[in-house]
Amino acid sequence: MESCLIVQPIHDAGPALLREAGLRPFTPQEAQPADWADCVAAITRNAGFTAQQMDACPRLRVVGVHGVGTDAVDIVHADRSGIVVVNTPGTNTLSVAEHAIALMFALAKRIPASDQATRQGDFAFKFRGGLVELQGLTFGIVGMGNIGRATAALAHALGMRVLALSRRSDDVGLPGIERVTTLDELLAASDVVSLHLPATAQTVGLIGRRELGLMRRSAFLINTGRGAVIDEPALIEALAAGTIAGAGLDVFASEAMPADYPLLALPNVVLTPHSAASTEASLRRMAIAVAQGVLDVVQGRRPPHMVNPTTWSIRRGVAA
Ligand SMILES: NC(=O)c1ccc[n+]([C@@H]2O[C@H](COP(=O)([O-])OP(=O)(O)OC[C@H]3O[C@@H](n4cnc5c(N)ncnc54)[C@H](O)[C@@H]3O)[C@@H](O)[C@H]2O)c1
Ligand SMILES: O=C(O)[C@H](O)COP(=O)(O)O
Repeated sequence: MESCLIVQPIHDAGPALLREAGLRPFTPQEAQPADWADCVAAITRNAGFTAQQMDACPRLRVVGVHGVGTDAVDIVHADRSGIVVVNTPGTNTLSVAEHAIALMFALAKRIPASDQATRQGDFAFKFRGGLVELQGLTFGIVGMGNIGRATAALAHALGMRVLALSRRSDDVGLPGIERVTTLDELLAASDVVSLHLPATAQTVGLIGRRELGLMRRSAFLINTGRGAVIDEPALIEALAAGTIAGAGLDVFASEAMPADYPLLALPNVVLTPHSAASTEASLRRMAIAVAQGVLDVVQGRRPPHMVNPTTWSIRRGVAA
């Protein structure tokens, strides 16, 4: 019986679908030698999938990415090895957009500090100020794909002015969203900057010391895209110096960080462990979609979302 490696835990609905279709799911922790020998598919999450992992499965035909970002998968090696890479865009859009807004609220209303004060009986907390009303403030979005657009709609519904930096290929065209043409313009004009970019050669390090210096001292930076988009040492410096007001981060340069990592000691950050997509509803959708995508390749159907369609066509041509 052919098998499918599940690199990181996913919602039970995914493995159930694989089993029904005759593909035996297994985890690296419980793997038997036969599992590797029979392995035709792998499903991974943010941990990605390396060339070495691909080579450990000699019959591998497909890597399924649970979610959108495929930056941690070695696509070049997959192409060389004839392995198709599928992902599940759209399945976590709403959860991540809500999470970006939640991080904004957590910063503006100082929810973590307020919670701590309340537990300590410090009701004088409210006399010390620092809470922010958001309606009427400007929300700037970088990356107007599925999640950027959904976040824009939520910010607009809150009565915020919404600016978007988008590529020509992303026709913003959403009611109430103003398009800006440069990142500098967006950074200078926004009270909240929300990043929704993939990690690519063009976006890694995009928000560095210079860009942070363009932001308002009162501004919050939110990142639910990929950690590598921000120069993290420069961000830590800006937060420590108070040249921006705060940051809400779900993604980091390295996940996880050591306990003494300076970011973790800053009072003006709200951090979540790459969990923006981890609602029950989103986990279920991602697991079902990735299992289905993997089965499509194994059973010879065209999957709806592929990172390397040429490899799929070549493989299909060979098989036909
Ligand atoms: N934190 C999480 O759990 C989580 C969950 C889902 C997605 N993500 C990350 O968020 C990213 C966005 O997800 P999505 O579903 O919106 O993907 P998407 O592909 O729909 O959107 C990405 C957008 O970024 C734009 N873009 C890319 N490079 C750009 C650049 N240099 N300048 C301006 N715009 C640029 C693209 O044109 C596209 O519109 C993913 O690639 C992934 O890395 C993180
Ligand atoms: O790119 C994505 O969709 C997210 O990073 C989701 O990651 P996860 O599958 O580990 O939740």
